[in-house]
Amino acid sequence: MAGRKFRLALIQLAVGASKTENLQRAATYITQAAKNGAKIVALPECCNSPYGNKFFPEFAESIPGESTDLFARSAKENKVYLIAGSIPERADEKIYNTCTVFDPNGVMVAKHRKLHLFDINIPGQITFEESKTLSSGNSLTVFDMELCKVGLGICYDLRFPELAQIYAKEGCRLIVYPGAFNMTTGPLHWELLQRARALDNQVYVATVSPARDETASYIAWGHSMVVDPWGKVISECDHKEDILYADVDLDYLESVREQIPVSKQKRSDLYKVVNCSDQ
Ligand SMILES: NC(=O)CCC(=O)C(=O)O
Repeated sequence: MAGRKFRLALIQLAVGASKTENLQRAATYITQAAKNGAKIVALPECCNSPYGNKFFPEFAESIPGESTDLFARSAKENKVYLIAGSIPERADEKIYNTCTVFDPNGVMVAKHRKLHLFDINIPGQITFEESKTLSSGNSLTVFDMELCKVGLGICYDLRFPELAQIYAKEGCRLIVYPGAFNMTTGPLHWELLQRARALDNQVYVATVSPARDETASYIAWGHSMVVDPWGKVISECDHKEDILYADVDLDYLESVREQIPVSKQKRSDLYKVVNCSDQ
């Protein structure tokens, strides 16, 4: 693809009870996405395991391990940047919800542990406590691909605008959130949050969900999507397994920033969002 554009593919994977099958399906779709011109491919949250506290300890593995070995091979064979969704990671006698990223040589260039754990209680609808089994990460994660810096979050991280603001401030033009919203919050919040993050920060935002499985204990909303810096949804799928494509156009992003120059108009004499690890 010419100029300052590149193609992004999001794989809305049907994740089931077999880790081996989940990984094989992911590998097949990564190859298909690369054949269709994708330079960067992303998988969903919990791409090797069903989503749920009873599954995290059973499916957890170390990094490097079986899943990340396959991700590395797949990125290298297909010459893509691979944002490998997330997997339950076992480390330091804890379990994290972790996203790894591989460059087109198969080298791991980033590792993001979910920062904000999904602990919510909506009586009569959904109660979930990731903190029963998972620990949270402690650092923000950015990686550089040719043309573009990319910021990472995982699912519930999307609800925290400071994270996206810091990524934009650090030069990210694209923020990717592997995520699995649910049937209660998904219908109203999923798209709204992404459009808010994209519009506030004038960046591309992409979210990648697992496909919906009505028989699962946690039913994912699906609707993986890409939002442009104008706040417009430019690509979306429904709830079934699918690959979604979108072109990230950095010249378009710059034109939006020139037209409405909010980042230059911030009143940093009155307010600030800071990355505490810089202090
Ligand atoms: N896996 C998650 O973090 C789910 C987040 C979610 O559904 C939400 O409403 O937030």
